[in-house]
Amino acid sequence: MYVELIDINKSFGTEKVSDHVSFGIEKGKLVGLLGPSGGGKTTILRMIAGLEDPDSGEIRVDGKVVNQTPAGERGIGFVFQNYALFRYMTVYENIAFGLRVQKENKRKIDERVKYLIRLIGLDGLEDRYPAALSGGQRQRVAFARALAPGPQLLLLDEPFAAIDAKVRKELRSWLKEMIRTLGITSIFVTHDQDEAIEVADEIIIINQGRIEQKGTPVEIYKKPATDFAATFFGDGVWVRDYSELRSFPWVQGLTGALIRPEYVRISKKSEDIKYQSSASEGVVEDVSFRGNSFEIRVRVGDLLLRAGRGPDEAPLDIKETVDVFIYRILAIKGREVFLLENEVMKDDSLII
Ligand SMILES: Nc1ncnc2c1ncn2[C@@H]1O[C@H](COP(=O)(O)OP(=O)(O)OP(=O)(O)O)[C@@H](O)[C@H]1O
Repeated sequence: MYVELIDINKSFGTEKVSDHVSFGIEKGKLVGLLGPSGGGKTTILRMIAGLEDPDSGEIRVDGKVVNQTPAGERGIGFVFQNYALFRYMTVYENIAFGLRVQKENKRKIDERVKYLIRLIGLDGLEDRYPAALSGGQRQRVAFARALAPGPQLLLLDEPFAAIDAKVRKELRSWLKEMIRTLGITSIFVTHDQDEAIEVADEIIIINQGRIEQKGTPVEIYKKPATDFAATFFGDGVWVRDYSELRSFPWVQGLTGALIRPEYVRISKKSEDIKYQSSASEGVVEDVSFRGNSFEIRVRVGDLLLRAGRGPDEAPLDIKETVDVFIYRILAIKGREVFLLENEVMKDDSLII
């Protein structure tokens, strides 16, 4: 593992912001720390950077314990959400700043800065001041400035937060591509799950100072490890009582269940579908077009479920009575999560 946190604890006053945090990150990976505001993500980043000290536990970078290494000597690049560029310095000077501090020779600095300006696609803008750049361009400069001294690890704290939605999307794919090309191990903080899914090779979900789960976006979505990971990550309707849904085993002591839209199959009464006999009757309450699919809200008894439907399937009308078949549910018992499959799918003899 290139970066390792081993049993890190940290409190501010009586508030515990890192609670036995341990994880490892492989070299070259781009990892997202995802969680609600105040969950402790930034504090973890700051401890790795050396801007904050853990109360206990060990931080290792490239096999070396860095707890006692000052921030400036850890060889780590940092990008903040608010660019943090020097306003009175040009693009060129901003990028050169770290190298000048390191007292690199002038020719080397010039080569490196020009290379980085080309890399971030800002050729011709080297003499501009930050005020004359767009938000996206400023963030590219912040990125180049962090990369200039050649760090082996890059930390990004909500790097896209201050940028408007459209540019943010472009900047995300740009950053992902850039980090891939450079092969630099990177950790970024976000509270936006779409961003984490789109950008990260792996996601670490953090809540109330604890790690809830670490895995690829698909792993976390398909197999959430805790109740928090299940409800925080991905879509779904939370139900306390699923007894109205047919053919599901009843489990004692459940807290509730989560029904993801793709677990729900809606069909018109005129359509002939597999497992129809185990479908429940529902009424369509809302249909909204989502660009490449429809989102359907359908009521089954007391439950208001969500499902998707392809644009080429027969359209559904509001108030239409339909068949609703549910393949599986994510059952939650305390912090534990498990998949319950519809029983009719296990036993084909039940299919009529
Ligand atoms: N220097 C500090 N002194 C006191 N409390 C702090 C300090 N830094 C952070 N905190 C508190 O620690 C908790 C975790 O903060 P942190 O910034 O790590 O969370 P976060 O998950 O990054 O949240 P956000 O997305 O809002 O930045 C918060 O309650 C915050 O108020």
